[in-house]
Amino acid sequence: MNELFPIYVKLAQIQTLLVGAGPVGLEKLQAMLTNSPNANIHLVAERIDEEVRAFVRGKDTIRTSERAFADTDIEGIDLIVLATNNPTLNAHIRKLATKNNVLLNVADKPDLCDFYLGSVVRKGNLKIGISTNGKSPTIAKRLKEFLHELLPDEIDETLDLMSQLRDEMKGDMKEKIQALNKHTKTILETKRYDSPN
Ligand SMILES: C[C@@]1(CC(=O)O)C2=NC(=C\c3[nH]c(c(CCC(=O)O)c3CC(=O)O)Cc3[nH]c(c(CC(=O)O)c3CCC(=O)O)/C=C3\N/C(=C\2)[C@@H](CCC(=O)O)[C@]3(C)CC(=O)O)/[C@H]1CCC(=O)O
Ligand SMILES: NC(=O)c1ccc[n+]([C@@H]2O[C@H](COP(=O)([O-])OP(=O)(O)OC[C@H]3O[C@@H](n4cnc5c(N)ncnc54)[C@H](O)[C@@H]3O)[C@@H](O)[C@H]2O)c1
Repeated sequence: MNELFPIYVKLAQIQTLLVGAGPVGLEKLQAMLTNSPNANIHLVAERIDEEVRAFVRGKDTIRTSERAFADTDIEGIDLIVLATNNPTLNAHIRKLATKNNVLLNVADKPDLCDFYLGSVVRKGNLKIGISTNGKSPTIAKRLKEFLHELLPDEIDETLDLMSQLRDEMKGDMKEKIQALNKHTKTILETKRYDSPN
C-alpha cells in the first residue's frame, strides 16, 4: 500500500534550500522551476556546475552561494532538497531538519526523505502527480508520457469554462454542487477522453 499523502505546494510563498549543484541538483532545480517558475530557492554548493549557472541566470527568485553548507543555511527555510555526493553531509542535514521541523528530500535516498518528488503530467491548469511509492520512477515516467498523450489539449478549455460557470452560479452550496455535478456528467458523456473515436 502507498501511504504517501499527496499535496501541491506553493513554492513561490515558502523558502526552499537546495544543496548540491551537479547534474542531480540541476534535475531537481528544473523539476521545481518548471512547475513553479517563481519558486524561492537558495542554492548552496561547494561547486556549481556551468549548466546550473546558465540555468539560474536571470532568475530573480533563485539565490546562489558557492561554498560549503553551513548549519545557519536552514534558518528561515521551510523545505530542503539535497543533491550532494556527500553521505556524511546528508546524514548531518537529516538530523538538523528533524530538529528544526523542516521537511527534507534527499534525491534518490528514500530512507532519508520526508517526502518524494512526483512525476508530473501537465496540461495547462491540470496537473496530475504520479507516485509509484518509490517502486519504479521509470514506470512513473512512462505513465506520465502515456497520460500526457491521452489527455486532449482542450481539457484546459473545459477547466476555464467550468471555472467561469462556477463563478457565475448563484444559490446555496448544495444546489451549486448538484448543478456542477450534473453539468460535468454530460461533458464526460459527450467528450469520451478514454476513446480515440
Ligand atoms: C519524480 C522523479 C523526480 C525527479 O527527479 O524529477 C523521481 N525520480 C525520477 C526519475 C528517475 N530516478 C531514477 C531513475 C533511473 C532509473 C531507476 O533507477 O529506476 C529515474 C528514471 C529516469 O531518469 O529515466 C533513480 C532513482 N530514483 C530513486 C532511487 C533510489 C531507490 O529507488 O532506492 C533511484 C536509484 C538511484 C541509484 O541507483 O543510485 C528514488 C526516488 N525517485 C523519485 C522521484 C522518488 C520516487 C518517485 C516514485 O514514487 O516513483 C524517490 C523515492 C525519491 C526522490 O528522489 O524524490 C523522476 C520521475 C520520472 C519523470 O517524471 O521523468
Ligand atoms: N548523476 C546521476 O545521474 C546520478 C544518478 C543516480 C544517483 N546519483 C547520485 O546523486 C548524487 C549527486 O549526483 P551528481 O551527479 O549531481 O553529483 P556531483 O558530484 O556532480 O554534485 C554534487 C554536488 O554536491 C556539492 N557538495 C558536496 N559537498 C558539499 C558541501 N559540504 N556543501 C555544499 N555542497 C556540497 C558539490 O559541490 C556538488 O555541487 C551522488 O551521490 C550520485 O551518486 C547520481
